[in-house]
Amino acid sequence: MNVHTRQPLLRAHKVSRRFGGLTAVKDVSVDLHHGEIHAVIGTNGAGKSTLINMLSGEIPVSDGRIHLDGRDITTLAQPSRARHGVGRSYQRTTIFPSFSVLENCRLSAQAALQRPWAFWEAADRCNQSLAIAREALDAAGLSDAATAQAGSMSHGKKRQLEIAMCLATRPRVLLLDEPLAGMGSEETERMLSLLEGLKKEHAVLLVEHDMDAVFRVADRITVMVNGNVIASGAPESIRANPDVQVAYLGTH
Ligand SMILES: Nc1ncnc2c1ncn2[C@@H]1O[C@H](COP(=O)(O)OP(=O)(O)OP(=O)(O)O)[C@@H](O)[C@H]1O
Repeated sequence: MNVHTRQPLLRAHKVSRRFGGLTAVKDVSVDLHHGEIHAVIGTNGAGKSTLINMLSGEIPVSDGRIHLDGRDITTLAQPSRARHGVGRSYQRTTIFPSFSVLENCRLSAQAALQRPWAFWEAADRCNQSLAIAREALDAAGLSDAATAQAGSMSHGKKRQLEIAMCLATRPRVLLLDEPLAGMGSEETERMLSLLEGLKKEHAVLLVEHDMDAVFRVADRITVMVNGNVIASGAPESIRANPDVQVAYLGTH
């Protein structure tokens, strides 16, 4: 059992999001702690991506507050949140296929370091972003593929590259949207051990449909149905929760 004495790194308190008449997310609270993977699971359309989009700042909340390290970031836009250490990966592929793996990472690092007004820093920033990119590739297990053309890699390696690109922005919080989608079993294993390693240095939110994987790596699981949280807790308690079994896990 995890007993948290420290405040969460990222905290969403009763966040809601309405799209016209539809409430996609309603009064959802989640805490992300350094050293933990917090998985958010739920059926299609439950509101998981909308929740991630609110945490990353891509869309504003309709209600509720979001705190990073105790500071209220609810009204900060995505680029600003990224600079404060909130990183995310996407369901869709965001890489430049004709560039090398290292170059893709370097561009992410450079964008995160960007201070357009400080033109005198340009050369220094270039060296710095290259060093950060190499570190990120190393952390994502892609050092050997640095010179490969990104578009020619397997689906699994491309997903690893997306994580590396996110790491190159030097986040403290990682918001990962379905990192296992479309992966074979070997690729899944590689990604799961990568996630286990990443949680040592980050607070991780994992939205994922692969239940076996979720129950293996998550320290905490929040279950959403129709925009609402129906349960949140340690994996054992979620597996045993009758409401979750009826609403979501089915025969599990
Ligand atoms: N920009 C939008 N405008 C209108 N409705 C939206 C918008 N984004 C999401 N929705 C609706 O909000 C609800 C939640 O969608 P969301 O994508 O967050 O679910 P999800 O749990 O991530 O689903 P999936 O597992 O299929 O990715 C859905 O009914 C969806 O149609």
